[in-house]
Amino acid sequence: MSLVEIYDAYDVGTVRALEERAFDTVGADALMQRAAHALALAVAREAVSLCGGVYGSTIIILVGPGNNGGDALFAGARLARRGARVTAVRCLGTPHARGLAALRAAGGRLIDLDDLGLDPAARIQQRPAADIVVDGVLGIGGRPGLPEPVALLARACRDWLVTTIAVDLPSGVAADTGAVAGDAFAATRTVTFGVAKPCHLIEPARGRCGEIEVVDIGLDPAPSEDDRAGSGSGRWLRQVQTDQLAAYLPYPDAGSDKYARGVVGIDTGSDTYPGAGVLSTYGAVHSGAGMVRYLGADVPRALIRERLPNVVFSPGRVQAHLVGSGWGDRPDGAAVLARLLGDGLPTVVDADGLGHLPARVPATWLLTPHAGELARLLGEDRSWVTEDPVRAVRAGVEKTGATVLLKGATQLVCTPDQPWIDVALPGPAWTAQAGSGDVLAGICATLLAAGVRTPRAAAAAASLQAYAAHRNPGPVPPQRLAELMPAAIARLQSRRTRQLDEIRRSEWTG
Ligand SMILES: NC(=O)C1=CN([C@@H]2O[C@H](COP(=O)(O)OP(=O)(O)OC[C@H]3O[C@@H](n4cnc5c(N)ncnc54)[C@H](O)[C@@H]3O)[C@@H](O)[C@H]2O)[C@@H](O)CC1
Ligand SMILES: Nc1ncnc2c1ncn2[C@@H]1O[C@H](COP(=O)(O)OP(=O)(O)O)[C@@H](O)[C@H]1O
Ligand SMILES: [K+]
Repeated sequence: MSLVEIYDAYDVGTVRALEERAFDTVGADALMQRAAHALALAVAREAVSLCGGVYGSTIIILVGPGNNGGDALFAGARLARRGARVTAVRCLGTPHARGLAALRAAGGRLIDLDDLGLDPAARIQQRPAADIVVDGVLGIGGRPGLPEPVALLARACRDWLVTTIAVDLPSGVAADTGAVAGDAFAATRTVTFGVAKPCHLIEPARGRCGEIEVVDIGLDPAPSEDDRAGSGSGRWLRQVQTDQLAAYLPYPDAGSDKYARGVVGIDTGSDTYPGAGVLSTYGAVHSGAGMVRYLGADVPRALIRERLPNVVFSPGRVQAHLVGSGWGDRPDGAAVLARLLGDGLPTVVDADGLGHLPARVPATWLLTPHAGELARLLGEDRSWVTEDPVRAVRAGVEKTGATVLLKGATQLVCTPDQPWIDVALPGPAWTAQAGSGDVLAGICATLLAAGVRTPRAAAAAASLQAYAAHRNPGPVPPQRLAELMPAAIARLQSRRTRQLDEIRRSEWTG
């Protein structure tokens, strides 16, 4: 998976509001023609790379009953005019009339799904006979899931690794939540219009999109508060970019001392689970803390003393706390958190600490649950969290008052009084292993101790771990990944220096 550089994503209701406004100014037909043009270009590029050109390539256009199919049919007409052999397949309902007329006028034809000869009883389907399949079955008007005959075709395309270009989104995924409850297409590339939608940023739907291309068709890329409010859910997600990550990290300068860089106080791990104490301390030390004080249990203390001689074990001044990872069943957990609340310092509460939270905590506190922990905190099933992680992370903030980093394949950061949710850079699935979360909690605490605002620290920490993992692919254990963090930070610092040079140069010449 590549690190996609998309920025904002909005829910379907907001996108509809943007489209309504564009209808008034640009007109619906023009919008569809722009969408079809961009889609045809993307398919043509693929045809050039697969077949050496558009002329003579074989393209199947899968069409449903809505405008998504309309986009696909108009794109098919453009490709047919360039000499592609284009066959539209009616998958659901009645195809877009003008789109179909345009395709036929350009020499394309329409067949029924049944005519493809897929056999529901066959163990292995035949390969759909096309160089490229365009998925125009369902777009933002689609309900999640696919009726069985279409699902069969989606599976055949996936099993045969047929190059598939999704129009707007892979049919079958849930646009607003990123859930993939039933069958869905798995695209090589998704061409989406105007702005990205949540399914382009949230797993598992994100993984079905392939490369994502957001094309400008004349929608306002910045919805107003009214546009968002009108949608009911008003979901607004912002994907962290590598450049932003480079800008968010704190870098020391000649005037820095250990206090300027930040002192982290850590009480994690237990004699039963000492590893969590070691790993969270590794995370803090290797992400650039000025000093780390380990104030937890005896067994982890001894292990840390052996491995990290720079860690201090006496209480004293700290600028951020980290608690909870590997606590197990800790009888004084609630008392520890109540005492920290009185301190007024930014505090990371991870894992077992989440079971001891005071009723309300400030937004400078950062909770770092995975889906199961957030479900427990909210008194819901885990599936309630995974089927709609945006809803869940918002509920976590509402219930506690804290900033919440929901961990997992997609990592979301939500904080009170900020209308959008940050989406961290996605990491490789190798990061999904015991101990990754402990290291991440340590990185969060280091950024907080350096004075980075809580939501920004959370988004940057999760993105930094993903960035480091991307640069060191494979089954790298979490302690080793922590040790690779300094090289990743150095690279990001160079990137930041180049960014600032460029800004200065453009100010000079501008
Ligand atoms: N509105 C606009 O301004 C633009 C829209 N565009 C395209 O239009 C799409 C949205 O079009 P529509 O609103 O027509 O919606 P869709 O094309 O997604 O289709 C909705 C239709 O499919 C049916 N349907 C939904 N889920 C189903 C399911 N699971 N099984 C069977 N039938 C199902 C619905 O009953 C409805 O008739 C966008 O995704 C985009 O591709 C583009 O043309 C760009 C401009
Ligand atoms: N599918 C995935 N792809 C990439 N990273 C993942 C995935 N699932 C989990 N992660 C990473 O693994 C970490 C796991 O955290 P957590 O479950 O708390 O582990 P632990 O508590 O054992 O340390 C998350 O922070 C995230 O960075
Ligand atoms: K589609």
